[in-house]
Amino acid sequence: MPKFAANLSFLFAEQPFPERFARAAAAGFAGVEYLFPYAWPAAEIAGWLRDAGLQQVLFNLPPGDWAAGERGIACLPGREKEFAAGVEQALAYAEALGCRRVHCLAGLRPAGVDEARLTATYIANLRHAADRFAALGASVLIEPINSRIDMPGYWLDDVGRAFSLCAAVDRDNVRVQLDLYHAQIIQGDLARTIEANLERIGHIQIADNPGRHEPGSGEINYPFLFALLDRLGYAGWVGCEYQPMTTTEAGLAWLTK
Ligand SMILES: O=C(O)C(=O)[C@@H](O)CO
Ligand SMILES: [Mg+2]
Repeated sequence: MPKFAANLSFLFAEQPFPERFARAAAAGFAGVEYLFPYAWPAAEIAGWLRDAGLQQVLFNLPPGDWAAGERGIACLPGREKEFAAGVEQALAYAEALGCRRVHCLAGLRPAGVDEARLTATYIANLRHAADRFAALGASVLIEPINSRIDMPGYWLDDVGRAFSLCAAVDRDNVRVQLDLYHAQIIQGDLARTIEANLERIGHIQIADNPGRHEPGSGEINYPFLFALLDRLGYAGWVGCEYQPMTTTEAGLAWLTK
């Protein structure tokens, strides 16, 4: 079986954030990920990780004004200075937390800006982030997210384009974060997509479809895909980014099966 990380923005959400670390460790997870660390001092989070014996696997770069509906700024012309400042903030957290992967949200498609300009801005910002994180030996990940159900208007909403943008950025430490829930909604054909692009996949996330609940609650054949990842020698993490149907612990039966 692959290595599973608990996404603390989704799992153990019955508890206040600081308490989720110990709950994840008690449930058998060795690693954790979550959307954003910035509301807490890095030293405090490092303490929660240390006390629980957990590895910090992933978090996101600052996304712009999340509360106002922004979902990243990497493709947005005119926001480059803010993007670069966010990279520096995330670098400090990654260093303090020993984290070697960050996800860079692309942003929502702005009205009236042509596609070539969005693509050029995105590639330039990603190169900047990749070069800064290379000093830490860390990877910058890009994730195709479905714009039909979960993130209407999201610019990077195509799996094939994520892999071709990853190639166009042309940095060894830029990889695709393949969230199999989003990929299933966007296009399906999950096994072939993994097999054809394995060397560009830096992280995997899971949830079943429909509903974004536990593996086994929907149409995706996760036992088949986990066996495929083992057979292909995938050495990365698999982040559990799903909404438990009842409680987190009750929903973890799929992990022990
Ligand atoms: O929504 C997802 O899927 C994610 O992985 C998030 O990091 C995007 O905000
Ligand atoms: Mg995801």
